[in-house]
Amino acid sequence: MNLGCYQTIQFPRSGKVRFLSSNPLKSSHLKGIQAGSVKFRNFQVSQRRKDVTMRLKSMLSVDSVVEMEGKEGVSTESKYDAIVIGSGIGGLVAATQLAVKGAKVLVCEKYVIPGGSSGYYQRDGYTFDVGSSVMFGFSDKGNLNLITQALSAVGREMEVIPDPTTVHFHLPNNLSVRVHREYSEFIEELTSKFPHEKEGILKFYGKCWKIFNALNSLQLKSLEEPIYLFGQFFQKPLECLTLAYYLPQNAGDIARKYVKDPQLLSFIDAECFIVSTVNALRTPMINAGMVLCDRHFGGINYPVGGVGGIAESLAEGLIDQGSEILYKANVTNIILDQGKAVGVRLSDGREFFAQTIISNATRWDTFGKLLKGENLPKEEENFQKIYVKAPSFLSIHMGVKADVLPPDTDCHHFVLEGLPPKDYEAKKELIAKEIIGRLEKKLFPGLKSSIVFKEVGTPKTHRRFLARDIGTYGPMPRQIPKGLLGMPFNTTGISGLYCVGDSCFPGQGVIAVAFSGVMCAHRVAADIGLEKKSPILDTALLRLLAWLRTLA
Ligand SMILES: NC(=O)c1ccc[n+]([C@@H]2O[C@H](COP(=O)([O-])OP(=O)(O)OC[C@H]3O[C@@H](n4cnc5c(N)ncnc54)[C@H](O)[C@@H]3O)[C@@H](O)[C@H]2O)c1
Ligand SMILES: CC(C)=CCC/C(C)=C/C=C/C(C)=C/C=C/C(C)=C/C=C/C=C(C)/C=C/C=C(C)/C=C/C=C(\C)CCC=C(C)C
Repeated sequence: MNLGCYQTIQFPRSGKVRFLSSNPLKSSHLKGIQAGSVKFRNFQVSQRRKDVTMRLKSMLSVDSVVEMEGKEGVSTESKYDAIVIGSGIGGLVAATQLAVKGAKVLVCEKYVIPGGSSGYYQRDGYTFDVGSSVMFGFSDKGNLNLITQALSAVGREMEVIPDPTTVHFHLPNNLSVRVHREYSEFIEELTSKFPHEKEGILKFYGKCWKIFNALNSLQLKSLEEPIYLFGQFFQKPLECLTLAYYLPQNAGDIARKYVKDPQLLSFIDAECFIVSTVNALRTPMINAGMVLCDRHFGGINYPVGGVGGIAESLAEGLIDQGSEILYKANVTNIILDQGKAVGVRLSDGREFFAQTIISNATRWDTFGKLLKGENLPKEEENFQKIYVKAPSFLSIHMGVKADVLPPDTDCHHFVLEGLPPKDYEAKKELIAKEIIGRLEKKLFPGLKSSIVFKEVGTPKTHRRFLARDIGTYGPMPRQIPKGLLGMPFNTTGISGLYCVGDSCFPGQGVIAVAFSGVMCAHRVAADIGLEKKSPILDTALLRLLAWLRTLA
């Protein structure tokens, strides 16, 4: 717990001219503009030490199955019920949920600590979050506090510090909007900037609440498990029909029904961009409803000690349950036996076998690298047709003197400015200098001279340390999607192989991958006999869902 003195600044900058000019953000008044965001925490820093940590992150546009099938002499005796490849939050939630249901699980993690994008690293006495920093689903109420629930399932709890604002937007034409924790304060601030759109604002965010309330009323489990799904339809028909109605819709279309002001629509784009890396027209309405309301319902809460503590607590909880986690365990192959996934092989040659294999690597890595040589299942072809890898990002982690940050500084800043295009890939130090310069000019005078530590991460860094193909931030739709309809769940075209994480329904985000973990554990538990299951209904539902996805 060294984080009484923890501060970060983050600058996601999908910004990049190429990103902005290659997606519909340009048609929504952001053309030629570079986007970035800044995040930092500031609690009692100067009391504990003189310096603070700062993290800047900026997105950059960047653009293998040894067949083990039926290998004779290989003992495929399963010691485990499930092997999970990777210990991101998606993998850890799936593993711990299965373990508490009585399964024996082995997690194989390539890196030296758990967490993936929700991990941390330490340098010069500072602790930096490597990625995740905006924690949805971490409150003490409702059904959507999935991070809190995942920890509590394995007897863990973390002290959290509420963020008074989720983000402070600094948009062109001097539009400054703070997203306050209190919904009424946020609406008051937004309507004060757009008084002529008060009704539209209330209607759009009102639809978000309708979705959030429906989601929050359900007990969240696998949507691929018919006994649960039909049970929820029976118990909460209106809520389920509401969700089914919004499933194929996107936030931008709904916003346009109520809002006409282009600057306000651009603001809603920025709201969606933060959580989906695409504009509102490409952001599923269910995801928008979830995040645009949870931040006011449960609020954004930051764990004391840093985000890395969540994964560490889950990993400890997993071991308490009698399951195992292996670090420096780089899975290079998923072993198939007569078309069924039965085990994994590590880069050092070790092999482990289980009844089921769950991959927390992205679907691109799972099917492109761990299953080399297999024909791509139809479902995966469909996924790759609809979704592409979101660009990676540039990150800057800095230690700065505390007095550069005013005491009431908001935690996250999103800055969108008109700047000339630059070549970021080739010149990361130059870019970092520019970003810091812009921050100094716009937000924190004296920033440059107060830096005592700085490290710049590029897409390559993220590829190496987060084990994500091209360092991708996650999947994003190639074109305008039909809401969440095309997003695959956890089962795959390979028997015994499941996927979990952000390339599964409902997509990017810690809370989203936690939900994917809960869904995956439920479906796997039913398949290995730890939950009720109906094979006939299963076949019918899985076929129906596969067909629905082809409509996306
Ligand atoms: N809220 C925020 O501020 C924020 C910021 C950044 C990222 N995130 C979210 O985090 C999400 C990612 O979570 P996730 O659970 O999908 O995955 P993840 O990428 O965080 O974790 C995957 C883990 O699998 C491991 N791995 C990959 N291939 C492996 C292999 N072959 N063998 C062994 N281990 C392997 C990686 O080392 C990593 O630890 C992203 O969608 C993103 O939205 C959130
Ligand atoms: C701010 C700044 C500056 C910076 C930034 C940072 C960051 C980057 C952050 C990020 C974040 C994120 C990404 C987030 C995200 C999140 C999300 C998206 C979430 C989501 C979630 C979702 C969910 C949970 C969903 C769910 C769903 C459901 C349950 C559904 C249901 C349905 C029904 C019932 C119907 C049925 C039908 C069929 C199946 C057909």
